[in-house]
Amino acid sequence: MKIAILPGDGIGTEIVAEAVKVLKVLDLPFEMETAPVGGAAYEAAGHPLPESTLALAKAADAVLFGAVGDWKYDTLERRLRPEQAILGLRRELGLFANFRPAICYPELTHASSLKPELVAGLDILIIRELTGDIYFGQPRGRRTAVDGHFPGAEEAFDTMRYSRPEIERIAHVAFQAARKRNRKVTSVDKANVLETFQFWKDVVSEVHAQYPDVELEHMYVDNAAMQLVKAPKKFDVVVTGNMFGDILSDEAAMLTGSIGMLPSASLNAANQGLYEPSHGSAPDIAGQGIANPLATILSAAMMLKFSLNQPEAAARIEAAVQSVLSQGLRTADIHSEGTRKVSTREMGDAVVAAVTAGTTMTKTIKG
Ligand SMILES: NC(=O)C1=CN([C@@H]2O[C@H](COP(=O)(O)OP(=O)(O)OC[C@H]3O[C@@H](n4cnc5c(N)ncnc54)[C@H](O)[C@@H]3O)[C@@H](O)[C@H]2O)C=CC1
Ligand SMILES: CC(C)CC(=O)C(=O)O
Ligand SMILES: [Mg+2]
Repeated sequence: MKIAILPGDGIGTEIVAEAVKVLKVLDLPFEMETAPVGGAAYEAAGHPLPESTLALAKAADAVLFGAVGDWKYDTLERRLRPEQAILGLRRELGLFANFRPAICYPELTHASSLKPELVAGLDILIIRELTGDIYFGQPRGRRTAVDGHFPGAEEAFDTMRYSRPEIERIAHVAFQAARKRNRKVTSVDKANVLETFQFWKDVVSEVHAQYPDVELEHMYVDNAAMQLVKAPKKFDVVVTGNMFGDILSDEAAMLTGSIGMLPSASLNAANQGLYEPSHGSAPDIAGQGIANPLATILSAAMMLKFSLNQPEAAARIEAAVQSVLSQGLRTADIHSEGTRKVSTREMGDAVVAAVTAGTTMTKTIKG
């Protein structure tokens, strides 16, 4: 099993180091190879996604990714910015289906941004389309406006677009995931304003005809943002486009206690996957040894389950995470009175110890 390890920038290196430690104690025949990506690769090779890094990712059975980016690159031309590395990997590997499970562990109901009773038992799955929408649509650029409110003024534009096959395939992913869960899909759109998302809604409804056993509801994204904090447990699977999914998943992270708790899997049609925490490189806390590594460790568990066919090993990691939380260990982002504040490394060490000791799983990522 070949795993490409791409730590990236900022806390990326800190959290991936902990996940690699956990993978190593599983005693499975992994071949892990590390390569630079993002700002680190720009510094080393003049490009955020060097050919050699892309080739390594393509040849691997799975990619474990940290995060990329730093404010210091904001003035670089767009094609050289660190974020282009993750966008490029998603495009080049065809990783169109992004799974972001938001699970509130029983020990973290008080760390959530919502009242404990609103999040106790929360287990929802956001499925974000990852290679289309306004993040990839062409044309884009800057020009002189020929119409609009200020003809003759400098303007910038991006293109929001989705094709029928792109919507169909992500809709199938969502309905199939719902079949392994509670058989309810909420498709989030902005069909009242955007043609792209009226089309999205129409196509999702058509695909739904093949899944009569799954309930489908449509919801506008502004309402979805509100319902997520009002009654999050009413959702099961949420399927949406690239930009809405990006935003709603950060919001959902706070229901679980922290963005440092939200793992992700990005899959292509061949089930090859890239696994990364849902957060970024967190330049504000990088280098301090305080980042929460659990989202990355849980992403490694998703990798074992979805791409490497090692469900038992994945369950061992999930059980170990549950165990360290019930031991009262907390990084700063999820720390509260009565629990023990630990560093990134101490949290990783505790997960390693729990994996080694073997604990009983109580919570698993489904779908
Ligand atoms: N997939 C990727 O590589 C992503 C990269 N980015 C990039 O990351 C950089 C920073 O972006 P931000 O908007 O600040 O988002 P961010 O997700 O890096 O950070 C947002 C806030 O969450 C905190 N945070 C994030 N991860 C944490 C963790 N594991 N433990 C504890 N606290 C954590 C940060 O300290 C910060 O206060 C930018 O360059 C952005 O483009 C952002 C999102 C995803
Ligand atoms: C470069 C961004 C699209 C990354 C991001 O915010 C995400 O994937 O959540
Ligand atoms: Mg994001």
